[in-house]
Amino acid sequence: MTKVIGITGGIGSGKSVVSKILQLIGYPVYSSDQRAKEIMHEDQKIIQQLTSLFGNQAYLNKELNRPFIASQIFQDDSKRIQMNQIVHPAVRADFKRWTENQVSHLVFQESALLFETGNYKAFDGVILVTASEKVRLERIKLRDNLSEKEIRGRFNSQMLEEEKKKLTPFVIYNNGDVFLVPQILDLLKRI
Ligand SMILES: CC(C)(COP(=O)(O)OP(=O)(O)OC[C@H]1O[C@@H](n2cnc3c(N)ncnc32)[C@H](O)[C@@H]1O)[C@@H](O)C(=O)NCCC(=O)NCCS
Ligand SMILES: Nc1ncnc2c1ncn2[C@@H]1O[C@H](COP(=O)(O)OP(=O)(O)OP(=O)(O)O)[C@@H](O)[C@H]1O
Repeated sequence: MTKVIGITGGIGSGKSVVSKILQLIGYPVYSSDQRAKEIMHEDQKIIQQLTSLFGNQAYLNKELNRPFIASQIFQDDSKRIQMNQIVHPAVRADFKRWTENQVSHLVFQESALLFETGNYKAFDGVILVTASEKVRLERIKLRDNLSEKEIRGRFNSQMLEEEKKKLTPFVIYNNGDVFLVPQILDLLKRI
């Protein structure tokens, strides 16, 4: 029976870095962000729904207009909720199909929103990657060249780290002052 573990955490916490380390060790990791984007480019029904939600600016030359959509959903909860209702069920179904095709006894799904959506209940365990808001703010400024206001818009659309810590015993501290690999290897023994 395949064990399915979630990897979650706030924007800039280091989910992708932890996921890459797990992949290097040899475990399959499903990236929700990446697959959500592929689905939003492939699924005609979703393209049509997003276009009616956001207007023709949702796609430019058939490419998802990510900065425009981000400007819409991170400053407007109702638009974000409506977008989530369109995209998340498709990602959930896609992840289920992906899991059925895996041979590993242990697989992972990386997703920023496992606690926010309640999806964490469907997993055998959830790893929370956590870092302070200050550290995450600096990382996202550097990585995505976003303003502090834009980044805080993303913070405000996610659960507080302190709340997430109450929902799982498996936490990786990633402020940069504690090595990641020993924490990951220790978790793999416990999970
Ligand atoms: C708004 C979009 C177009 C911005 O794309 P962009 O390439 O700039 O950012 P990316 O997709 O890498 O997301 C960066 C981070 O933003 C955060 N984030 C993204 N979507 C959401 C959301 N709906 N709610 C809260 N946080 C979110 C996550 O921490 C994510 O890791 C994109 O994030 C998106 O389509 N989001 C809605 C679909 C979704 O919820 N995806 C998350 C995985 S299912
Ligand atoms: N321990 C670390 N030391 C230095 N830089 C780090 C560390 N962890 C993550 N980073 C950097 O911080 C940025 C955010 O990390 P990462 O993309 O893994 O976060 P994430 O949780 O996947 O974010 P998102 O929610 O946007 O997908 C990246 O540029 C990454 O290289």
